[in-house]
Amino acid sequence: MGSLTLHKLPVIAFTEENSKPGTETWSKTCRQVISALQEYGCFVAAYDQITQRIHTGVFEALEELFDIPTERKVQNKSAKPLYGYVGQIPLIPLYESMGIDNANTLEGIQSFAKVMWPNGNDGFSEKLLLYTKLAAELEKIVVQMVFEGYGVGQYYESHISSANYLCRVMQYRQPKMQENRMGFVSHTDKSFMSTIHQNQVDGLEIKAKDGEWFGVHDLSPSSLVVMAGDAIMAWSNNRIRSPPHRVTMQGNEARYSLAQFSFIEKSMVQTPQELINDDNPQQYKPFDHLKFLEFYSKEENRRLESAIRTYCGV
Ligand SMILES: O=C(O)CCC(=O)C(=O)O
Ligand SMILES: [Fe+2]
Repeated sequence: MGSLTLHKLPVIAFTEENSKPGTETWSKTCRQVISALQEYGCFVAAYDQITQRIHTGVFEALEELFDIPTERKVQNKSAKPLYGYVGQIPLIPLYESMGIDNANTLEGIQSFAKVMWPNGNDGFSEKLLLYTKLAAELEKIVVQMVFEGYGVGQYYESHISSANYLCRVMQYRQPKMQENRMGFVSHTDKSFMSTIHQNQVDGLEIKAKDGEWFGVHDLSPSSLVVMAGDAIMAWSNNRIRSPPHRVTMQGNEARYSLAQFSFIEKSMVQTPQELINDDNPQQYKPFDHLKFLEFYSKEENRRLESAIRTYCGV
């Protein structure tokens, strides 16, 4: 399609050593994280805690889940906006997904599993939880690096204790002959941060600052794409960008992925005063993250150029 492959996401390794705050390798990783989030709004984390066994287990669990009849899958509902089942949408015919609230806890996964399998499904819950807990841990490491890197580490603990994790599990079915390969339309995430993990089928594409779209490839079983959402963009006073991204199916198999989103549910999202000055005047008013999601969930707000700017931009 004539696209030049000028762009490639940075790959950052997360090991036991560089994940410990205060060490030299930690500070170095911190700088890499901030530079990637400022440039691309995302990067590939090579996270050795996600083993081949965890990776295989989680996708076995997803295949079993998506095999359930649609009548049952649509029972995945939530009082929160955009937390439940999405599928059977003519505009995105390949796409189907469900949301697991409190995804990094056994209770969260079990209450989701109970709707899908009335007697529960311990195998499913165990396989999923191994992954979701680690994805949340990685998100926390990255968020701490961002806070410390911007010199506002004092706000990290209260921030992270307000975070909740929604894991959306997704299936993109294989396109039929001649069918459009579009899996999901361009959007920015409404989360604070997202961590994305996929089976062996590529499809994620990112829009770079220069407007060029490029694909994310060469992901290993322990790779996650860590992506900034609109909330961290606002928090950082536009230092970090939340990148437009979409899914275009590659290959001829179903693609499965998990996008785990952090939402700040127990306090307001607010730019630290330290990140506001004459050169960087305040760009966003403090906002309630779930109310922002509710705003975005309304049909008339879905196609705004920047929902966050319209919602709470100064
Ligand atoms: O499936 C993917 O890789 C990305 C999905 C996504 O962008 C989303 O759910 O927000
Ligand atoms: Fe997304």
